[in-house]
Amino acid sequence: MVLITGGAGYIGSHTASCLLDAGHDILILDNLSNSFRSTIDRLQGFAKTSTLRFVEGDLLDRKLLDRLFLEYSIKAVIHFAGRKSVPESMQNPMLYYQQNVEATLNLVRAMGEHGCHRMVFSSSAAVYGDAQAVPVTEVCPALPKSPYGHSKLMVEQVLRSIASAEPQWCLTILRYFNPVGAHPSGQLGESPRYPLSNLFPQLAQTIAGEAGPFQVLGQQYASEDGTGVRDFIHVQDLAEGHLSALSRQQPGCQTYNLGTGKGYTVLEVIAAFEQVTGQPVPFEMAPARAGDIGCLYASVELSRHALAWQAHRGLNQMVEDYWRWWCSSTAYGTPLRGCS
Ligand SMILES: NC(=O)c1ccc[n+]([C@@H]2O[C@H](COP(=O)([O-])OP(=O)(O)OC[C@H]3O[C@@H](n4cnc5c(N)ncnc54)[C@H](O)[C@@H]3O)[C@@H](O)[C@H]2O)c1
Ligand SMILES: O=c1ccn([C@@H]2O[C@H](COP(=O)(O)OP(=O)(O)O[C@H]3O[C@H](CO)[C@@H](O)[C@H](O)[C@H]3O)[C@@H](O)[C@H]2O)c(=O)[nH]1
Repeated sequence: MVLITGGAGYIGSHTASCLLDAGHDILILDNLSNSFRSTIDRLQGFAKTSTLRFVEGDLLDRKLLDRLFLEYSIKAVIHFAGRKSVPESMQNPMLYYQQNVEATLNLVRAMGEHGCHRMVFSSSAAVYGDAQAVPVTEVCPALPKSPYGHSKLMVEQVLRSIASAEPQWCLTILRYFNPVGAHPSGQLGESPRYPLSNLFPQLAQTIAGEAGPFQVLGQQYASEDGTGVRDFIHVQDLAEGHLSALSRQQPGCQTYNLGTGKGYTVLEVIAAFEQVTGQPVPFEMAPARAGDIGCLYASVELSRHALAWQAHRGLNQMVEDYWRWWCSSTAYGTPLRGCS
């Protein structure tokens, strides 16, 4: 059985569906702080030949972790649970050290004590900060600009240190670039409780008439049009990357970028939304966001070779699947105005 922490969340639920499709039995631990029980119900539809168990609980609860490892035969853990907003971490750094670092220490302690030594960890491109060169490789210096990025790097360092001291550990660190999109079936997507400040949901809100003009945050970056550059990756490609990573784990601790290797500016993403939705996006220029990185996209050579995996869905597919989910989703209330 594979334990998936944060499996009711955005990336966790897509990965859970891939694991179920591939015949893995899974146990999801999630405190539903940023997700809903209805996602678990929908995931049950993917459990054809495999089983899905769900426990509502918190990684900060050490007794609960002990109980889970005693009760279930957990062979490996995919650890998604945590907080993920760069701007929120600038306002409340301690929340990030508690939810991302302390919670992971609890989990790793329980794993070690109960003889489970395999983990795939959700890290982030945010660990790179303003990379000296792009595409950024896994050996480039990690110089995070936000407490969120620091919290991810701290966990990475703990995992590397444990693996070098204790040879029984098989640890995989996946540095995600910018996950977007939704499951093509329309069954899964991003359904957060906290408001999202990311590019895709902000654009969708503007197009749906739920917010004013979209704000382009920063125009002085070193890109063709001066706006920020990111490596957007379809969440389904990302989920498939976890399956490859899990099946190719080795002793020690390995770190891989999961991206497409291609960067798009904010203005290019606006154009893709206009093309896919057929609606204009009113936007205005605004100051850069504190803690924001300028231009970042991944070198994907290492993950392609070592994981035998690569992303193959393009930007328009990401926008199409995201927009379909957005328009049908009731997680944000009733279906939104302006969707076509
Ligand atoms: N979405 C992104 O843009 C992105 C990019 C890079 C890395 N990541 C990382 O990937 C992971 C998953 O991201 P996501 O987008 O699916 O986020 P998400 O918020 O949708 O999912 C996280 C899940 O973890 C649960 N959770 C949070 N704290 C918990 C705790 N203490 N105990 C138990 N459950 C808890 C939440 O309820 C939620 O269901 C995070 O670690 C995030 O930092 C995300
Ligand atoms: O209203 C908005 C929101 C975003 N942006 C820009 O869009 C780009 C992408 O921003 P966003 O979608 O917020 O992503 P990131 O700040 O790159 O952070 C995301 O991507 C990281 C990995 O790169 C993850 O670790 C984080 O969890 C996740 O929030 C940046 O240039 C932003 O300045 C705007 O111009 N206007």
